[in-house]
Amino acid sequence: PMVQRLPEPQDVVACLELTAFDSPPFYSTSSDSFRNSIEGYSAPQGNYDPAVRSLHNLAHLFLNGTGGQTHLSPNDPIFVLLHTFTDAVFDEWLRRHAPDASIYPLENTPIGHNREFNMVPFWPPVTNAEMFVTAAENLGYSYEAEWPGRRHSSSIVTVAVVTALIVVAIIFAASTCAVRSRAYRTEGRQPLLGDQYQRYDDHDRTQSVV
Ligand SMILES: O=C1C=c2cc(C(=O)O)[nH]c2=CC1=O
Repeated sequence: PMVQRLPEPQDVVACLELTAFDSPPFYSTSSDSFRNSIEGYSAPQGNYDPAVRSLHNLAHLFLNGTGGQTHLSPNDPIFVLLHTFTDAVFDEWLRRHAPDASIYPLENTPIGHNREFNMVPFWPPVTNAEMFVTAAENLGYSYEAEWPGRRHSSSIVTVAVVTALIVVAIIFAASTCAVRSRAYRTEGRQPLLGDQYQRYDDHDRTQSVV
């Protein structure tokens, strides 16, 4: 492999959280662009860094050989799996963030990529906008995928546990105070001398209730 690691589930989680489909210059140098992150020229979180390869690109680099060279990679059978999965991530992103094609850039994209331009080399002609749609409702296929949830960092878990302990301590202290004050009020209403009282017998040094 040209690289020693593959994309992680958390990388998919991160790119699915990006809200913008693309950003100027609509190129491999774009930041905060879902399109550039899933393609793998920017970090899954969206920041562009020329040293970064992620998601789709990182998988190609890991394949190396036939699967690692742009003009040959469709000859590697794994190409279909990689690109189908990439399309499944795109479909999930469309579901979450794109009610329609109005967020797809209308102009100033690289040649052929404006919203209403035809996608080359497909025939009959089909525009980018026509393919910027969810698969199940518009294209006649759907994906069965379980998307990983966001992993909570250990500091968030620590804060949650400490907060829960503090809440339990406050509830315990409040209920103890309530019980005590109730007992105090009940005791305070008792007569000093009732019809029963304790008698101490000096003679045989015993105590009895009378
Ligand atoms: O076949 C491909 C090979 C690629 C290598 C990179 C890279 O980021 O260096 N990207 C690729 C895309 C391909 O489709």
